[in-house]
Amino acid sequence: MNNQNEVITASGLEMRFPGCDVLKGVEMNVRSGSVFALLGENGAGKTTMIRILTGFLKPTAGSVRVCGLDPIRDSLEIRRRIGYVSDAPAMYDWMTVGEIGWFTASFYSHGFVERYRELVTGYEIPENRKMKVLSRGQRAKVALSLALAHDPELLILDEPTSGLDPLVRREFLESMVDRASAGRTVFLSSHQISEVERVADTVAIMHDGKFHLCGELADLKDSISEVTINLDDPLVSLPALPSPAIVLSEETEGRQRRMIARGFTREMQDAIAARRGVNGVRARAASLEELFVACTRGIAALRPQPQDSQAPAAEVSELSL
Ligand SMILES: Nc1ncnc2c1ncn2[C@@H]1O[C@H](COP(=O)(O)OP(=O)(O)OP(=O)(O)O)[C@@H](O)[C@H]1O
Repeated sequence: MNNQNEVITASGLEMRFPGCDVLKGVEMNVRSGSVFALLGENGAGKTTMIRILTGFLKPTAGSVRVCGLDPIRDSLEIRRRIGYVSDAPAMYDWMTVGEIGWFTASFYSHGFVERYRELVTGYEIPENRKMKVLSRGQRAKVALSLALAHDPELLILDEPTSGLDPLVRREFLESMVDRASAGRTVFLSSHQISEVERVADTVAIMHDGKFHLCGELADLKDSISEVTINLDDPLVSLPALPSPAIVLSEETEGRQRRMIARGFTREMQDAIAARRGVNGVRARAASLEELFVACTRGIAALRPQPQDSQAPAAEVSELSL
């Protein structure tokens, strides 16, 4: 059932290429009026996901709805209603900046050209300049202007800030937050964790074809801690965390054991601190970068927790908030 507050819904989404299973059952709901950031390492499947949402790629299995429409069957209507900037926008190089605006306007309703001209002027790009002579950053700005000029209800951006200088980057990201406050939805993929942390309210971390963590950024940050335990001896064994707490990643370096854990409480901290061989326990909220590392690199380093037979390591990779 499609919830009216959800601009994108995906269920059991799979994408298999010959010799490469990219998506292995993705579940996703993107709320209207949010800035949703998809994070993942190179090759995680972010562009593949975006190509499915925009109707350029048919998934192998599963269902997906964008603005209540089917991206394959209703691809024209979806492209009219959303704005999309790919990670390598293809544009007609023989046209000028102004001409490409006029050309694109023919697909949209009245007012497109005026808004487009305002945007490129704001970015200080001369309208009579040929596309082929623009710098990478200027091309990115033209692509953004084309995607924004019809004020789409959903803006989908693949690596939106690559090629933009720091000032423009900052203004652009702030404008995404403003769009969300005005009830528009922004879905973006990124490697720039610090930027995502500043603008996104919902984050999904993709790894091995699935979303390992997906939720409101504030909730993720509240529920996930970095815990540092000082030990007398690196071999001191500690009990598994009681359910529903779960360790996302753990490492021991010298006499210090460090873990990223979900649902770690003050009581757990006190119980560990009281154990023989433990010299102190510190816990603090984990940063988004630490969450990202725990979900991508750290999962491989996850140790099995012998006393918690209900939560074997393999299940940790299915986390969803
Ligand atoms: N048409 C295709 N045929 C075969 N494999 C493909 C195809 N398209 C993508 N892939 C593979 O799917 C995987 C995911 O690619 P994708 O471009 O979605 O990753 P990404 O997360 O966007 O990466 P990056 O951050 O580097 O842009 C890669 O291993 C890629 O080689």
